[in-house]
Amino acid sequence: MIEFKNVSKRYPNGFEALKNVNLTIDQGEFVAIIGLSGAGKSTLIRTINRMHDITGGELVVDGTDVMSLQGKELRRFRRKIGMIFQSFNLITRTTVIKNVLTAFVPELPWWRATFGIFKKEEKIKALEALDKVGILDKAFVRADQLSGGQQQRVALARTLAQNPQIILADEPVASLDPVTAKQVMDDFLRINRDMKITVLLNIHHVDLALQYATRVVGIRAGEIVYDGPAQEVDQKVLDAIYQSGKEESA
Ligand SMILES: Nc1ncnc2c1ncn2[C@@H]1O[C@H](COP(=O)(O)OP(=O)(O)OP(=O)(O)O)[C@@H](O)[C@H]1O
Repeated sequence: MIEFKNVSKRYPNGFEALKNVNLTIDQGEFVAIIGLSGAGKSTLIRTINRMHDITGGELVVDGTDVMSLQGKELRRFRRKIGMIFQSFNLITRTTVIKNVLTAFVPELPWWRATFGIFKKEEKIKALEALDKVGILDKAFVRADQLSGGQQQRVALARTLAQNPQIILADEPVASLDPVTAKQVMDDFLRINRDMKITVLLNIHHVDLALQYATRVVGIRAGEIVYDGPAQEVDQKVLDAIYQSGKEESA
């Protein structure tokens, strides 16, 4: 369970990107966060794995006060949370399987990490993860020879190999064409349903958010202005989230 309790986030330049956010997400939910550019969507999801530190309130994940974590504990905590980016973040000049195997690097002794020596079980887990996203046949292809959609699937497989409880995705389909975007959203949905992994994603495509997520969180200028079922998002809700368009910027 992810719990935001009166959370605020003020960047070092003084800009308040999150204001008094209260939000509880249960294990296994599929939540889409929507809002204008600059509304605070990335900031919100990046506080969960401490890519950004909150500056007020409390953020609790599975009973752990996230801000209390340090060093080894923080690294162990981050292992439970997968992160997917718009730009895939792959090592493009190497094979797909090697990209997925990097998921194990934080747990390896230095000499195995340095020389890229992986055990049979790790290789099997990596191949299983590729199978889950339907690109097992690409395991030994160089990542830069894949399409954008396939590259995003490799990123998803790398995250799955980590065995996460939560996947955070920051605009995962923003650079994909509409057909490929749907295929990647289908992967997220399948992973969410089959593996009960919580999926929390930021997305600019409202139609995809409403089609795939069960719950939608609308954020505007750092505040939650809608939190409810996707089916109940109507024009009035969308106006509250998006209308009279200009967000404050830092
Ligand atoms: N490091 C930073 N320092 C200062 N202000 C920042 C920083 N990062 C983000 N901001 C500001 O915080 C606000 C929220 O940014 P954020 O990236 O969370 O928005 P977003 O809703 O994800 O936008 P987009 O859809 O364009 O990615 C913006 O006004 C942004 O300019």
